[in-house]
Amino acid sequence: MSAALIKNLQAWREAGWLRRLDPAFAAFLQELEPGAPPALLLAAALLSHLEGRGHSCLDLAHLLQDAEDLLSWPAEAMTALQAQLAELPPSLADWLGQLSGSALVEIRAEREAANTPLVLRGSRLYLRRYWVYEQRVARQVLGRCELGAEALDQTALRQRLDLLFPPSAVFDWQKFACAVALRGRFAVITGGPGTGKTYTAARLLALLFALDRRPQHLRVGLAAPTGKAAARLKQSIAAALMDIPAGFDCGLPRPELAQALGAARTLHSLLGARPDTRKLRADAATPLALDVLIVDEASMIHLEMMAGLLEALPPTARVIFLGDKDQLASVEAGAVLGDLCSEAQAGAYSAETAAFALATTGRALPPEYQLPPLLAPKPLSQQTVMLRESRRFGGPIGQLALAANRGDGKAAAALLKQGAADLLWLDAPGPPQVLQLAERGRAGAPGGYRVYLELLRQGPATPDRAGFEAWACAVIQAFERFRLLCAVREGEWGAQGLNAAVEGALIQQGLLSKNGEWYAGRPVMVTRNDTGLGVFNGDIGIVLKPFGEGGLRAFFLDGSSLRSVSVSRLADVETAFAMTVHKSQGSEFEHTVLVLPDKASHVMSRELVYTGITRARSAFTLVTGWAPGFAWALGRRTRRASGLLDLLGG
Ligand SMILES: Nc1ncnc2c1ncn2[C@@H]1O[C@H](COP(=O)(O)OP(=O)(O)OP(=O)(O)O)[C@@H](O)[C@H]1O
Repeated sequence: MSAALIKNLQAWREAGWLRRLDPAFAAFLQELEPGAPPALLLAAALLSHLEGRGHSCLDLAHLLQDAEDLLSWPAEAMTALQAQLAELPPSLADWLGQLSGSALVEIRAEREAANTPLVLRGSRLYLRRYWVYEQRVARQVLGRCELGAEALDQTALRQRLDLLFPPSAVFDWQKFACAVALRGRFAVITGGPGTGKTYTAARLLALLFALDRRPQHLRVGLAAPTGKAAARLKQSIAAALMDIPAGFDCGLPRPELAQALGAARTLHSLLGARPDTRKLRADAATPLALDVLIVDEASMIHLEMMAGLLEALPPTARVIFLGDKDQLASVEAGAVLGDLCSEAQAGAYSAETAAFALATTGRALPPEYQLPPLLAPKPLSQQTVMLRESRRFGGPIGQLALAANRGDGKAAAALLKQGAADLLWLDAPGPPQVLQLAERGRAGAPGGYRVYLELLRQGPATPDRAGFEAWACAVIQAFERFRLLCAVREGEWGAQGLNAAVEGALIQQGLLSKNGEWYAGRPVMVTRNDTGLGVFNGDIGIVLKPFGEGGLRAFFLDGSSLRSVSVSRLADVETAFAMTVHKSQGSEFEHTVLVLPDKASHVMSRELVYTGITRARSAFTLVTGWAPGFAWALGRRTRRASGLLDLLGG
């Protein structure tokens, strides 16, 4: 029966329902244990498949109760799976019994050094690696939360907080977030776009310097998962620091303070990730030389990275995560920020936290955010604050983002169709409509790639290096104002198909000329970190002929600083007229076009649509090849299986 099962798994791979790795993993386990029960082999293949879709584990109870909900496979695949399941034990207890009897599965020992490939906890089956990461993250988070309040002079803190956040009639969540981050070694500040996460982090930094006895020695790091997000964090923090009232004594002169923060780095570069190994240069034995670390865009941090990051921080260091819990999780396994923020909306604060809020902010925490007296407060929830008021996103895009985040497809569609210039719903029978939009944009909204291509054609205003650099910056900035985002990667509605089609259309219009893979004006996105070259996954640049001699180079803009890399050295890049929503995280564009395909796909979800919408600064266009797809996507929440929530609940 096992041989027949492996054969079936291979057929499912050929049909495109599984990856090559998935049946190979099941076959490998069968080689290790020829008598392994078929239920175990099927579970292993599905576990491997789900890991590729971002789950940390396979919940066998979910599989047996509602496989369709778990997998969202096409009908034909579901029929095949159900037929296979019908040949296996019907009850969860039997599955657990069979799996527990295998030497491939560890069920009890808490030892991380055991070497079974699989770990079973309750009804959750893990690849060992992910089980270990969850344990590490939970241990670190709880340990850091429980370090608790150091000797904090609440009166001194209150005085300073009042200077930074003038007393207001309502409870000030930003002020509270600063106080919470100051009382512990771990804090999460979550909130939608423009709710003032960076503004709060900058004031928190000012407070940390102000309250430190030796501010000149305070070692602060800024980091984010991508280069672009890191550059944006640095810029926003620098701007927000300038905004701090001149009378506030930060302990250091402002320019020195900005200098003390140094550059913002990608997490990969901060931790010393290397392409050929999973091992990070920074770890518990060689920790980061930091007292404070602020990490932005935390929704993009995957489980493995989070485990590595927390372990590389000295136990005494303070870490503050900023991010939007409702955005898409990382491409890799885990939904760590979502798990960390499970009670952020509700608050779930203890009486002790409420007393702390009153003492430090001067306002009582609204009672609806406090936990009823008989319930046990979770330590992590006491160190988590959600910012609730958007300062930038009041208009139609903000309303659309809120409706999408609630899953209200009707209200969201009505906003898109109401005729405001900022928003547009475009039904497209095929990609040609998208190509027209990509070239010319639309009335009432900035962009269309014609704008940057015309700048490209005009060339520098003056024939010197300064003229070239100003022009290169202007070309990149014009490109960055507009972007096509796709839900899927493959197919004519996906990023790959649209990239080729947009490129072809721009060539046909005489806006681009191409002879070979590399050409002036090609926008490229880096797909793999290369610390040697100084390029990181997600960096976007434009290929240009450099000033003076030499072949084509890709130019990247970090804030206001321009850097370039010879195209001959760039191995891992993709054309970037269209990119997936996943890859767009951490970026914003004046006009964002979200392209939904002409049929359902398991990647379409509320989080994907919300993330796409919140990439738009001033205009948003939805293009859909299948009109019901928008509401369908908003009705689907991404639920990634993980045991982290349970582990953090203690
Ligand atoms: N308390 C405040 N008073 C006045 N302006 C504020 C306040 N908080 C935030 N802002 C302003 O609102 C805007 C958005 O703030 P900020 O960039 O910090 O939000 P964010 O949550 O970090 O946004 P993003 O999601 O883009 O990272 C900024 O212009 C900031 O200066």
